[in-house]
Amino acid sequence: MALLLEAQGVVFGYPGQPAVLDGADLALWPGERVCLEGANGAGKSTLLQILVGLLMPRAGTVMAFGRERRVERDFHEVRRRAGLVFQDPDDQLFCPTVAEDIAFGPLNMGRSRAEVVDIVKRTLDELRLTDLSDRVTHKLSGGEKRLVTLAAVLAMAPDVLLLDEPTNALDEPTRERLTAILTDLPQAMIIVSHDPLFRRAVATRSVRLERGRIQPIGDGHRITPHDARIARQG
Ligand SMILES: Nc1ncnc2c1ncn2[C@@H]1O[C@H](COP(=O)(O)OP(=O)(O)OP(=O)(O)O)[C@@H](O)[C@H]1O
Repeated sequence: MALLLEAQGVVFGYPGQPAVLDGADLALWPGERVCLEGANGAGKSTLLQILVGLLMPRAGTVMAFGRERRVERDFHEVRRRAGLVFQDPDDQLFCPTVAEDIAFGPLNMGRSRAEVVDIVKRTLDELRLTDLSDRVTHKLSGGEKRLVTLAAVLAMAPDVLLLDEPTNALDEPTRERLTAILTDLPQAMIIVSHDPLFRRAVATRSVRLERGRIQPIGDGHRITPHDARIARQG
């Protein structure tokens, strides 16, 4: 089974600040939904950004889809195959309408107009968001924006998903809807979440970022091939 993403001993600090990540190890295997928790400011969003090359670590290694990734051009393919859903939907949605926001990614990837019309329709249908298609994006509610952001990322058919606090500001029915959507998706995912109920419903494994390092948590910790390999290495 092929490892999808892995941070190995990642060290990172913002300029002029102490290291926020200090030897962080996190791996994502096919079929996993790994929930990442940790205090505010622990470095969870930072770690997601490092995995897709939006930030470069001071030390350590990032592996993605079978290869080590070091420089910006190594990450072009990673960002195509790993869809990052940002913490703030307003960082990700910038087109006049919902349909245009969802079309943007596939058009940018070179898909034809006809294909994109089909992708937008199918993606909206699958997430039961068809009614929002012609709505003005910046006038959507916070919960609607979150679902549209997920749709915009899924329209690019990523192999893995990285979701940064996807249940933030969602009401109970919308959170349940998102839980059902995510557990039905075939993609492996890393989900940053402060929400214990959501984590319990969605995670196949949970980890915590603390003092710059990743610790396993909860009874739900499932032995992965990665853990088995580490155990074999003693
Ligand atoms: N662009 C930046 N420049 C300087 N410092 C930053 C920057 N982005 C984040 N930080 C700081 O780095 C630390 C880690 O931030 P990060 O957003 O990764 O934490 P987080 O665990 O995702 O937090 P939260 O749960 O509050 O979203 C915080 O102290 C934050 O203030």
